[in-house]
Amino acid sequence: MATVDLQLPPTAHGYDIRIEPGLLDSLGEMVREVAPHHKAALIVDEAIEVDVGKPAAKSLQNEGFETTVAVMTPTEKKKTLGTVRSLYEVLLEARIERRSPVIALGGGITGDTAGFVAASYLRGVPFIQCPTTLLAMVDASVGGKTGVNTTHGKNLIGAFHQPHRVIIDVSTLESLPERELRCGLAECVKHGVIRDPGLFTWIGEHADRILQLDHGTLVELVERNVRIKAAVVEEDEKESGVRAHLNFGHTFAHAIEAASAYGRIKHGEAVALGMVAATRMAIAMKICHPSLEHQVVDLLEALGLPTWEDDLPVTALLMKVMAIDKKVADSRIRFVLPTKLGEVIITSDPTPELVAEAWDSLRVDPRA
Ligand SMILES: NC(=O)c1ccc[n+]([C@@H]2O[C@H](COP(=O)([O-])OP(=O)(O)OC[C@H]3O[C@@H](n4cnc5c(N)ncnc54)[C@H](O)[C@@H]3O)[C@@H](O)[C@H]2O)c1
Ligand SMILES: O=C(O)C(=O)C[C@@H](O)[C@H](O)[C@H](O)COP(=O)(O)O
Ligand SMILES: [Zn+2]
Repeated sequence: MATVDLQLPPTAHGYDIRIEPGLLDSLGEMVREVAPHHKAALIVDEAIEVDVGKPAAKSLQNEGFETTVAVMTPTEKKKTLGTVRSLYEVLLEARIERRSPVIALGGGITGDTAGFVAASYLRGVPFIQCPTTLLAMVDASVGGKTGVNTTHGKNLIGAFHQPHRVIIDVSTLESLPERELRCGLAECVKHGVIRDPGLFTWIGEHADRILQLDHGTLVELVERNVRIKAAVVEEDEKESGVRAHLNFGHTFAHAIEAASAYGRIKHGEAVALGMVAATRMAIAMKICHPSLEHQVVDLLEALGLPTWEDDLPVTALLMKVMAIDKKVADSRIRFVLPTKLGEVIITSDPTPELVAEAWDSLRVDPRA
């Protein structure tokens, strides 16, 4: 089994991230080790309720947890305080207590929403992440960001609430639609650009094995990404500095998602578009060699991710929504821009004209 330890300062707690196919068979045991109690709440993604949720609930029951199951529909439109409120009701009805673990089983939407429930219910209960999408395995389940969307923007309401353990069973990816698998690869490319040129190259070389769901390759992919994310979170848990590097591409991505009313463009796809726009902006500012654009575009295209989109909301709307980004400081948008493969900086230098140009460039097929 691959294990990554994430260590936090003494006031917070560290935790381990376990990666292996078949790990959910011993879910009950692994939850008991870090959050022993006689009750548990399992919040499960409706897509996997029967095939993964039911055996998971059984495993918890076999380990002595009186288990309450809540099923959620994971869409960005429903990643809201309304859903959080209905989950509180389920937990209250079941008399879930302060020491009862809340377990998220699903993709990033389920994890972010259930995590915010765990952060706020009774002022915070133990939380376990069991991600079942590639995106949640390599990114969303690690690091303690939890929260929900508003019409103003993505993840604007939330809390940092670190999980007690992250349990990654890569065999759950067998039922994941290929489009979702590709979305997860967008966050992997992000990790390569911000920290690890070797990973960037490795992803391109192993794309076929990844898409064929070769277990060994998947474990290596997840472990390499989780190591990068854990190292950044250990350095800056609450995003007062370098953690913002994990937001590369997201200033654009979140604006696309919110301005299009959380419609047809998925988070991973929006991140792919956002990374292209941010890279172009860095090149226009002459802080990065022009060849990086081709490297990023070529890899994203090879992975079947979008690098342009002719049906984006109008630029004026995207710019307006972008101004509500959480990284805004003193009313200035802060961008994460690459300086070379493996390195990024945070800057508020881009002029509105440069930002608008980057948006407009996304409407044009780079191959045309
Ligand atoms: N907290 C963080 O650090 C962090 C990091 C990255 C992304 N996010 C958030 O994560 C969300 C995106 O997560 P996502 O891409 O996992 O999306 P998601 O949760 O919507 O899952 C994608 C789709 O896959 C389905 N699904 C999940 N597991 C499945 C399986 N094993 N088999 C078949 N279908 C399955 C879901 O029902 C859903 O339709 C966004 O809201 C984003 O903001 C959070
Ligand atoms: O963990 C982080 O920090 C990230 O930025 C990871 C991102 O992939 C993720 O989408 C995150 O939710 C974005 O953070 P936000 O604070 O802008 O919501
Ligand atoms: Zn993301």
